Amino acid sequence: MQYFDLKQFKKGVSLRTLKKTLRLYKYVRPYWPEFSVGMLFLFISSLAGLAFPKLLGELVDSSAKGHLMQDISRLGWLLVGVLVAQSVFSYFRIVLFVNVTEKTLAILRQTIYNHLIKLPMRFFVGRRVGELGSRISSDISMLQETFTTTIAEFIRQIIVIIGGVALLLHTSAKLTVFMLAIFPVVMLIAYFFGRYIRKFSKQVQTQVAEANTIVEETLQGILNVKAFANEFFEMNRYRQKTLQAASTGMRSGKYRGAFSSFMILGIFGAMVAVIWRGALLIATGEMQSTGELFSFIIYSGFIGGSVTGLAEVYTSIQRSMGATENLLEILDEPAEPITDSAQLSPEHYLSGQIAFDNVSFHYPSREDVRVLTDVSFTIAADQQVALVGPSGAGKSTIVSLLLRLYDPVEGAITYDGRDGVRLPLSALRAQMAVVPQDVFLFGGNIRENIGYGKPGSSEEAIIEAARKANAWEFIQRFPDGLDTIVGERGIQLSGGQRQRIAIARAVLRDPRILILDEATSALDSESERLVQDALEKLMEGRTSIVIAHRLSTVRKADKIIVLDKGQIVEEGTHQELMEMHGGLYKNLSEMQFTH
Ligand SMILES: Nc1ncnc2c1ncn2[C@@H]1O[C@H](COP(=O)(O)OP(=O)(O)OP(=O)(O)O)[C@@H](O)[C@H]1O
Repeated sequence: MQYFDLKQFKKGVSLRTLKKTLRLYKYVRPYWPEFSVGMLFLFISSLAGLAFPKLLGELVDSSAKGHLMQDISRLGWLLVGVLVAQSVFSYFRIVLFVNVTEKTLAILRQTIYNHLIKLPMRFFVGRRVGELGSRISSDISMLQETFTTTIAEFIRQIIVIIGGVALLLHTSAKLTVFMLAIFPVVMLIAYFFGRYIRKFSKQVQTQVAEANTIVEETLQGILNVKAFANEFFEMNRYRQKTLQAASTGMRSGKYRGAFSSFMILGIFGAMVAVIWRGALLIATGEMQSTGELFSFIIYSGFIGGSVTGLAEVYTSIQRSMGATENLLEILDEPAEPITDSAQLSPEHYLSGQIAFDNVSFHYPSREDVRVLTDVSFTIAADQQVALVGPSGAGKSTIVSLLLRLYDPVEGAITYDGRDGVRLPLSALRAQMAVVPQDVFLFGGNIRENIGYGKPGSSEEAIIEAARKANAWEFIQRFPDGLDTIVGERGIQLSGGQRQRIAIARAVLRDPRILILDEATSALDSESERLVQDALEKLMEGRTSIVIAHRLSTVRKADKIIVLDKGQIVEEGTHQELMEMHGGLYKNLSEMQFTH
């Protein structure tokens, strides 16, 4: 998927994009009654607005023709009445439209997020997630503007143009024809001019988004920026991006300025021509009164304003179509078939037996690089298996395949003899737990972070899990206990503490299959002992697969699988592998112990 396509943008409002955009209609449909009433109000207030110049013209005439004071007051009050009606209807129209928009956008936001979170891993790798997030939110605000203002403006302007022209024709067909002969030309030029300008605004948007990505990424990874003393490097990168956006913006500003001058000259020039012509018509008696010319001019002004407004509305509609298209593209990405894992049916219970059957794999983003070749192994239920091998051998990839974050390109992975592809994804993942290398803690408190293993767990269950994970002791020492805020906004836990929180999460989940990615960074020996002890308890009575970086920790494993360059090169217990002369495992382990 290409998330942003400039070429697409240049095409403008085509029938195809319009059709696509109409798919959004389904999100507005539930609020159709409110929307219709809003529309009705919009009609009424726009029509009331149209009556305004006519009444003004009559008011001008009535004084000129020496009407009675009473008549003049009647007209004056009528005008006030029209104004009041217009403002009341406008108020309710806006309130209704905003209500519909807010409700629609909430649903749309949820739909997109619900879909996004279900997308497969391959969607997220190779994409800057920060950029994705900010683009989605800016696309949605674009739609917000469209629903609340743009659509209403569009309709109001159309009413003003059609109604205004009809009224003008009624006053003086000759003058109207004269005016209309000038206007379409101006409109047409404005249309093409506007289209050209839009190219720039999209470019600016993209460049600003790129600059924002730098901010987001560097703030998220501020530790790295500081550790590498790269502040100046980042400042420079950001400066370049913002300057680039500014220079495109300024270039676009020149065109926009020219556009606006053109509109002033075009529209007001046309108006001067009309007044000129109108004055001549009055002189020859073809037009009745100054009042008529007066309202004619105001109508022409209204129409002129609406024509200019229409060009703006057009830009805005086009932009929101681009936004809609981007959003729909996300919705069109096929999601993983994820169901609520809380409802696990007994037929999907796993005993924990796993087999890789001639599995070959390459990542979707790098089809030319084969990461696993013909990998076959079996793991019996409740066995403890260690994956070892040099960096880049494919250990983490095996784990990703086990979790079905990706599917094998060739071969199959079976769980209890059943092909993983046939098992419901959520049922499979619900019975696994991962204790990762870099433990990610959410911004909430410790309770929430442990509870993530099994949402809805009781306080007792969480405490029990923390105890088993050897974490309760340090949690208790915090003044706020389980309520201690951790992660970005809270206290920073040590590596060993984070690991134990992750273990507690896994204990709570009580999975059939446990996956441990051993931390590469060495913990101090006390932490190490606590973590190791907790892990051993956790591994009991379930299938466990450990990605081992330190070979000292895998001696007790039932089976050690040694990988190299995506292939299994050795397999056996520690004892068996140590007896293989010139074997990779023996080599690796001798290297580690002599250092
Ligand atoms: N998302 C990805 N897209 C493309 N290639 C990837 C991706 N993840 C890993 N690779 C590549 O796949 C190969 C195996 O990587 P993997 O992470 O499985 O190795 P590993 O044995 O776990 O290494 P380490 O011990 O360093 O974690 C590497 O060459 C790596 O560059």
